[in-house]
Amino acid sequence: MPSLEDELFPSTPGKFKIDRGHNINRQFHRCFASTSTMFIWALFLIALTASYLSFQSFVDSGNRYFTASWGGIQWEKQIRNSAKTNRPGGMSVLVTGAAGFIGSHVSLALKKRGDGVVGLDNFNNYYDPSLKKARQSLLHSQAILVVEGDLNDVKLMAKLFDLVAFTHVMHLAAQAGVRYAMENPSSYVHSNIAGLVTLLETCKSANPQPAIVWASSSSVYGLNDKVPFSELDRTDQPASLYAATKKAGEEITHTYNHIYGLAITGLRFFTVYGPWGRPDMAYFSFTRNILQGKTITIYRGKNKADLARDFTYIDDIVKGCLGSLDTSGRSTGSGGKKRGPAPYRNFNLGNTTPVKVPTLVNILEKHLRVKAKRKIVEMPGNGDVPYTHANISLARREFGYKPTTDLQTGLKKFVRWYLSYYGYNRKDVW
Ligand SMILES: O=C(O)[C@H]1O[C@H](OP(=O)(O)OP(=O)(O)OC[C@H]2O[C@@H](n3ccc(=O)[nH]c3=O)[C@H](O)[C@@H]2O)[C@H](O)[C@@H](O)[C@H]1O
Repeated sequence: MPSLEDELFPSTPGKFKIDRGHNINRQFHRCFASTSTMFIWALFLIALTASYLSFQSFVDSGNRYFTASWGGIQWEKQIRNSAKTNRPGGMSVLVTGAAGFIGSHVSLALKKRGDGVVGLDNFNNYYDPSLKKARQSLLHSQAILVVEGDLNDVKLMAKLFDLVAFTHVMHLAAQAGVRYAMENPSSYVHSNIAGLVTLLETCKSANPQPAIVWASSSSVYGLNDKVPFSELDRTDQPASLYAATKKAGEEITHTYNHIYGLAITGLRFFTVYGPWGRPDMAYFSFTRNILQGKTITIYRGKNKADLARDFTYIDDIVKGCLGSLDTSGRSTGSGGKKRGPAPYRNFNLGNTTPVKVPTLVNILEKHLRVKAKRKIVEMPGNGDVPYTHANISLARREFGYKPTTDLQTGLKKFVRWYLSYYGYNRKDVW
């Protein structure tokens, strides 16, 4: 086995081996033999120390710059103003993922009814960040501040709770997308697991503790084939890493409810669509490709069975989110100590009418007045499930959840938004 010295000074096979110890000693004596050489060495050391110190101060100022992007007196004032309620008994809600699709809609609805809202979003580039910035501007026009920061930034999270006694957290920030999980698995762990835990740690220590409503997913039903999906059905067979992180989120939130008395509600959203939606989702990318004359790929299941989804319109989801916040109950702990049991709930929020994917394309063709170029392929084994269908009786009983928008109507509204947002002249399309 080579010695440490051999590793540090590897010998070259076939070459003459020097006596290192002897040689180094001789060099040392030669170097420090005269005072002038020692003086030069001292100067060298001083220069080295000075450059190290200036490098440190550069690094420090870099850090200050980083934190300054969310700090300062002015910023704190904006946070407090944004969190102010405007109705008796109003809530102060921290909405994570506020520049996202569902987050922006929920934030606007809360503000509209007089609740205080502070948004948080990391503006990552999973899809076009300019769409997120446009949603942020929309929220800003309604006096809602969206802080640019990551859930995993412990200091930022603590600061937000120092500034505002949030009554509720609407946690919608997540790495979404079922199929992208095969491309970038760690992004799911970063946001859906680590970020969730950081948020829960912050909430558990807050005084008062907020109640938490968060985005789980219909994908937790995975390979379950008992339809419609009820909250009592098994959720231990996820078909994708995305689904697995959402299922893990349900277990993680349960432990925080159990140990710290946090009131927790998980919402299993069923394929949410609508204006200001997510460009990675099928209805959105189909629209873009149909308008650009590009071929769309439609997946098909076993035995040539069409895939179907319980597509749910955004306004119905917003009502479900607000209903959940209103009935969330209170967290019982404070400063990390549980004082009694707190509510722990999970609800399906779907539309209850599954529609086949080719039918979705027919509806888009009708609204866009453009024929789609279709390519039908076997569903790749990438985490997709063939069918989703929500049983919503629990949410109906708890807070009167009742979806009212069918896919025809919802897609019409989406297409209208899409054309105006991306600057299509209707004449270009029709
Ligand atoms: O309910 C959820 O919990 C999830 O809903 C959504 O997932 P999905 O239901 O998979 O929606 P989406 O991608 O629009 O695909 C719709 C259909 O089109 C099919 N599909 C898709 C792409 C394509 O190119 N072709 C195709 O046929 C595809 O096979 C599927 O049958 C959210 O993205 C996810 O973040 C999560 O919230």
